[in-house]
Amino acid sequence: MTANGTRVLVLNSGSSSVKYQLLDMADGARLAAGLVERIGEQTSRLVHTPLATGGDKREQEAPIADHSAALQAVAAELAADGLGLDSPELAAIGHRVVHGGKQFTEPTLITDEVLAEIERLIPVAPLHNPANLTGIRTAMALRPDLPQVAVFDTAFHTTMPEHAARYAIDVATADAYRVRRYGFHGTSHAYVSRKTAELLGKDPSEVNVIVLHLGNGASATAVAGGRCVDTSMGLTPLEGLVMGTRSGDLDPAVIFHLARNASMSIDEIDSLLNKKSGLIGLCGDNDMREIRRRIDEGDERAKLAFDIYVHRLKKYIGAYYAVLGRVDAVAFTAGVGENAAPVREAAIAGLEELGLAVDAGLNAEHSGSARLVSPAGSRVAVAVVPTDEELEIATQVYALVTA
Ligand SMILES: Nc1ncnc2c1ncn2[C@@H]1O[C@H](COP(=O)(O)OP(=O)(O)O)[C@@H](O)[C@H]1O
Ligand SMILES: CC(=O)OP(=O)(O)O
Ligand SMILES: [Mg+2]
Repeated sequence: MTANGTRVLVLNSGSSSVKYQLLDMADGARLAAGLVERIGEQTSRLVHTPLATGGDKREQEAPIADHSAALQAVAAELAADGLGLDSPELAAIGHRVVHGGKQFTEPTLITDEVLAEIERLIPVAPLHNPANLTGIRTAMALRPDLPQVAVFDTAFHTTMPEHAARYAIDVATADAYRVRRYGFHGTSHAYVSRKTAELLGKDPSEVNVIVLHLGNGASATAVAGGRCVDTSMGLTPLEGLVMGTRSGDLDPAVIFHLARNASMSIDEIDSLLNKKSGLIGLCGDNDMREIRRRIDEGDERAKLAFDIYVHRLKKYIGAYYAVLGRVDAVAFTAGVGENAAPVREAAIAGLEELGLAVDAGLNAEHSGSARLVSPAGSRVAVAVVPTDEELEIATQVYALVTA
């Protein structure tokens, strides 16, 4: 494929937000970045940072009805900086697509068949894939001539062995309805596990890493020699760790119990577990900064929510330690993992017998770059490794369109 320009626009459409970055792959420069949040509500907000011009952040607060309107607003902001979507410098648009099923193992040029496949996966990613599709279709309408590339959250996890990917349910039913564990945040897990190997001065093929991606959504992955061997999210991004608004693991019988005894519909239970559970369900806040502030003021509910969050995290560290057999590093990433020192400290506390410890001084430092927070000479490294899904997506997209 031939690309004319060297710039890649990356769109990360979430259920109610769009994050975007425009990068120049000739030198890796970030030209613009931004976020549209609360799409579909009266209180939508767009924050645009024009990095190329060094100008001030621009904020707009006005209702944005859907992901299509959001992308039009983003295009207008970029155009105002002379970086519009009509630019001949643009080589491609990269889209984060959350669910790619089993079939998409690589970045993929979007065709009608690919769109149909992403659509076919909506039942297993109802919060994410429709938003991704709207983003793609709007971008295609704005630049029909440009390669549009999908980078799937599930791709990195397609190496999971069958014994980790299958649920222990009737095989015929599972296969008929594609019920299996797919895993998500794969772009981040791939990037962070590679950066962790770099930090240790080793080749990724030599290193076993447990990656803890703790954002609003959160997942843990066991990476052996650069390949995913297990991950905490499953059929959908609901399984596993306690998240901002999602419950993570629970006894599936909770669902039958609520359906039978609380007269809740399946849709109501879906919304309960995805949107009103996790930290927000436990204490009314899903932002770890607010939870820490409340704990400092002696708030018991916030403390319990924090303890439940950390307990689940610790269980996964232990589980993946056992899955990997030998662990070289535990890497914390994403909003909570990169910024919440108390979460790292509490999750690692008491694991000295596993060779894991956190140095209080190193852990309390703030820095935007990858670093170790374990004491010198630790058997297993504990690392803080900032994720960069947009850069990783842009790199994969540019490699595809210039191949
Ligand atoms: N300084 C901080 N201290 C503690 N937690 C933080 C801090 N900054 C961000 N967070 C947490 O990170 C979360 C967002 O993480 P992020 O990776 O941006 O999530 P997502 O990509 O899923 O929207 C916030 O909800 C908040 O809990
Ligand atoms: C898959 C997933 O949970 O994504 P996010 O963290 O962006 O919600
Ligand atoms: Mg994220």
